[in-house]
Amino acid sequence: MPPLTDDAPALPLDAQGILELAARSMFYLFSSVSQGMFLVDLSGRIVWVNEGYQRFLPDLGFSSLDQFLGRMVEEVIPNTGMRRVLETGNPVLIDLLTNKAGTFVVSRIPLRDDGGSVIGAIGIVLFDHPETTLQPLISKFALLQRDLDDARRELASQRRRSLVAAAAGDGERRSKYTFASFIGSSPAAAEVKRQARRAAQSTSPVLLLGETGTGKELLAHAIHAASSRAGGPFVSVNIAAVPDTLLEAEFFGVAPGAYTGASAKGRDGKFKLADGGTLFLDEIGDMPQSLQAKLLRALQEGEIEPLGSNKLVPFNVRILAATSRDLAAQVREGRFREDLFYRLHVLPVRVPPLRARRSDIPALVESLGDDLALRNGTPPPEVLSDAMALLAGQPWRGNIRELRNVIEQAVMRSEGQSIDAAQLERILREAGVEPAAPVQDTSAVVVAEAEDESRYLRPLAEQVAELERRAIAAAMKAHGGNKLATARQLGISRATLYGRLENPE
Ligand SMILES: Nc1ncnc2c1ncn2[C@@H]1O[C@H](COP(=O)(O)OP(=O)(O)OP(=O)(O)O)[C@@H](O)[C@H]1O
Repeated sequence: MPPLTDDAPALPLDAQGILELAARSMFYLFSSVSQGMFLVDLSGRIVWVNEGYQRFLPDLGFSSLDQFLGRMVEEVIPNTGMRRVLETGNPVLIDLLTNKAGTFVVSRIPLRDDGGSVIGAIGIVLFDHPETTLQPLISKFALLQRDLDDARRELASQRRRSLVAAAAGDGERRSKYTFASFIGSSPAAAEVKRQARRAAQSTSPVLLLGETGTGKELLAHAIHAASSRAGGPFVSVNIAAVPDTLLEAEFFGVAPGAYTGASAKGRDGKFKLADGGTLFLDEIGDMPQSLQAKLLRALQEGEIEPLGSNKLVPFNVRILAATSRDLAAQVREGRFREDLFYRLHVLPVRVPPLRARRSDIPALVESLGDDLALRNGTPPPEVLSDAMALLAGQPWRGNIRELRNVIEQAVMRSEGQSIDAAQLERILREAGVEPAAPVQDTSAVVVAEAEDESRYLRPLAEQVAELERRAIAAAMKAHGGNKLATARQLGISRATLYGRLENPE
């Protein structure tokens, strides 16, 4: 340590002086390391902006500092929390702020006079682009936000359902979607709805196959609602969400006093709760092997054995199952029982990914926007044509759930009602996705959809029947419903055409 000399700079000796020095040093430190700072007075008016902050002004919609200074903070910085700091005098040391200029990590600190009264506040942008500087934290935040949104939606729809059920004097286990809720008129969407409608008429098990977020659960509800069991309960179990050790009790129930700690009254399992209705087994590919054997036995015998009882109880339940895994591959790898697979695979319904039905994107976007508007009590967003083209071009790995998330974020960030492509590109990049090229004309995409090869991975007879149906429908349309002309064009007899029209299978 260098020796102190008389002319070495000295600390002030009084407490006030030290405090002032510390405050000044902190201020200069923040001013130089942060991305930007500004001050508001007690009324919330912007009174000072440092040089760093000025580069955010164009993204906030200002071309000069003069336009920004003197305005109320919430008028010029959407979603700011400065007002609350002024009102409560409590600092916010770290927060995430999202608005049209992007997402930022910010601090808000009240300024007090000598008597301790709040006289203004200082806003500090600690980091911009936190998605790169704070990547792990932001990913976790995005995940939590998604879960929270899902939970909120679920809660809201549960509330709606119980209100409807209460009004009808009914139980709560009802389906919440019908086929009308499944938005889409692309060939792939029409085909999956046709298959699902047909499944609703049958009593056999249905296996819904498709990537995550494609609408398998929605279709399970719709199948139940259109089936002869619609008056009965619709009960679902998400197998991936229940710990393996609890699944058996969840499925089959627990007999009264079955084990120490078990309730004296016992507990009904989902099979019992679904009696007379439909049991939806979501994420069936995640079922542990030991339970696969028990489920198979129950399905074969039509009876279940509640935990801790040695009595078999008959059940009357229709099974729908879904998975986003490749169940056939799991069978080949010995991870899923082949006999259970065939028992469930009676009526497979393949739910197409969104990228195989891009022409449905405009309708989906409109419906998701209406949904949001209803929830937030705002007018529906207007998705500009460049934004729609960008949405139509994305591969949507998370399918409709991911699409909804992007729309929600765009709505949250935009000040007006419209959503443009630049905004969406920013949101996609922040989520770690490099935006794919836009697709201007979604009607051209219908042709590309037909080329999606996964469509061909199903029984040939089914595909031939589908092609026949489409050819007949197109020719009938072209000839204004004239059957003779249709039959001629297709090179079939009129009797054959009548036969096909009456019995399209
Ligand atoms: N065709 C559609 N029209 C409107 N909304 C849809 C459509 N398909 C799915 N959704 C919505 O997208 C979300 C995801 O759908 P759902 O939960 O049914 O998918 P999933 O295939 O069961 O997903 P996971 O495999 O992850 O459980 C839901 O909020 C659902 O309402």
